[in-house]
Amino acid sequence: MSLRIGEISYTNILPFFYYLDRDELARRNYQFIPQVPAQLNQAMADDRVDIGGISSFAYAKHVDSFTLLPNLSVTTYGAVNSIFLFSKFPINELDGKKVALTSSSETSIHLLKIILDYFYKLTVSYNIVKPNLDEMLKDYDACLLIGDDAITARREQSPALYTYDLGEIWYQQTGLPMTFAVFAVRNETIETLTNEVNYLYNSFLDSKNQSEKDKYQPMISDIIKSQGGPKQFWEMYFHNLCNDFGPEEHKGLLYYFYLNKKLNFLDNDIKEIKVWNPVLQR
Ligand SMILES: C=C(O[C@@H]1C=C(C(=O)O)C=C[C@H]1O)C(=O)O
Repeated sequence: MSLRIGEISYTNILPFFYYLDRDELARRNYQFIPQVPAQLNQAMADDRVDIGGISSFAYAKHVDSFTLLPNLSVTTYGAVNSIFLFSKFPINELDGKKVALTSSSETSIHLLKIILDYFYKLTVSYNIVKPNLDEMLKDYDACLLIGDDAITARREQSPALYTYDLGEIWYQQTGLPMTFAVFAVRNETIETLTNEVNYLYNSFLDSKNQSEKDKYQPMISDIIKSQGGPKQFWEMYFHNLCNDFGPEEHKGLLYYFYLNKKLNFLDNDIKEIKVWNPVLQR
């Protein structure tokens, strides 16, 4: 049996994938399924993906079916630089306005609702649409983009737009980190493919550690070749992202889950985050 791996098709997830030995993984029959987070969340819920990066919000919806992998995440303590609200109005003037939400996300769309509805006490109407800044702003007063869509839009946006970084607002309001993506595995997969999961977990961890050790340099050179952008931006971007998932990150995520429950975006109360106990291969 082979392991089906969800690979978020955004640059932010690269440290975990850059140094994977893809030939060896192919030889062992592992398959990669590259997609945006919302699609991977659904694929994992539908048993079309076994393991990989998903939106942290999607984990909350499926706490009883998924288990998290320790020390892997896409987290920020402050600005994230790839999750932006682009707005025709200052944020506190969005009351009664229409906001378009990217169809690629689950964590950030709920984070934006927490920010606007709960922190800013605004009444806003939301619609989920395809991520395209110009199209979104034809019909809406503001729009949320994430990942590479947000990075490109930020580079090309009109200076007339107000731009807000959701990681930064969350940190100002709570003093806590925000974990956007977690690594999850379906519970049945842990039972049936324990060794395969363990091997992949160690490979993700090695890739993350090697990326940090190399200060992301070979990876950044490749990113610039494929999608451009200034080297200083990418260096700042990866240095700002935290890829750990320990007690402090759990605390931030539990508070995010708590607010989602309070605002009825989630049905279940999540009191603790359980992570798998892998066998480290050293
Ligand atoms: C940091 C980011 O986090 C992403 C945001 C996600 C979401 O909003 O659901 C999911 C996975 C992450 O890759 C980003 O896209 O820029």
